[in-house]
Amino acid sequence: MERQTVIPLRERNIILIGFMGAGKTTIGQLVAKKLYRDFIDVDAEIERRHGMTIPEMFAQKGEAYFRQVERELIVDLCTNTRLKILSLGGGAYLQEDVRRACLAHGIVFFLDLSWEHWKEERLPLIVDSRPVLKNKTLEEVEQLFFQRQSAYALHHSRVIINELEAEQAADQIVQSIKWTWDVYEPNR
Ligand SMILES: Nc1ncnc2c1ncn2[C@@H]1O[C@H](COP(=O)(O)OP(=O)(O)O)[C@@H](O)[C@H]1O
Ligand SMILES: O=C(O)C1=C[C@@H](OP(=O)(O)O)[C@@H](O)[C@H](O)C1
Ligand SMILES: [Mg+2]
Repeated sequence: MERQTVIPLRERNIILIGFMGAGKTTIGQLVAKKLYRDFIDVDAEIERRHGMTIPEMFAQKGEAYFRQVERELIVDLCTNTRLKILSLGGGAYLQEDVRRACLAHGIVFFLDLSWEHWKEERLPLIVDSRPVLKNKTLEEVEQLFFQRQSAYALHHSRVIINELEAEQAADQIVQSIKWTWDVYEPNR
């Protein structure tokens, strides 16, 4: 049987999940700075490794190819790295292998935002840069938003970010993670 090493909580990657535009990239960067850790944005890492933007990859290689690349990278990062802050793309966590790797090896924070807040405040900021939103009606996007919630429900911790600025959300995550470390690993 394969031996599984248990990673101490303090060394586990902190992984941010949630719908596109929730703030995973922005907040992940801030959390990394506050904890003096390296930050990896999975989308940016894919763009760097493949020499193309995510919209270009969707257009030239198709979504299925992007999903495979995304899955393999996340499973690799979860299995082979520690002490990182990882921000996932909003669709990554729909893949079971991704969920399993994140939950087994990392500490998963769900950035939770209501549909109303998202529609009013975030949609205008991201509508032109996310290929998944292309050619969809608002009703279709709303359906996608709610379809994805059952996957995001599988997390270790949740931050409701409706009224929070990115700095405040990052502070909450840092506070919560430090509390967890102190309670479960007080002598490390
Ligand atoms: N807490 C926040 N309040 C207001 N705007 C935010 C907040 N977090 C992120 N944003 C803005 O929302 C947009 C999407 O943020 P981003 O970090 O790229 O989200 P994601 O990585 O989840 O898609 C950006 O324009 C960013 O500046
Ligand atoms: O939700 C999705 O399917 C996607 C979200 C994007 O990341 P963000 O969640 O950081 O916007 C990016 O991975 C890609 O455009 C697909
Ligand atoms: Mg992002």
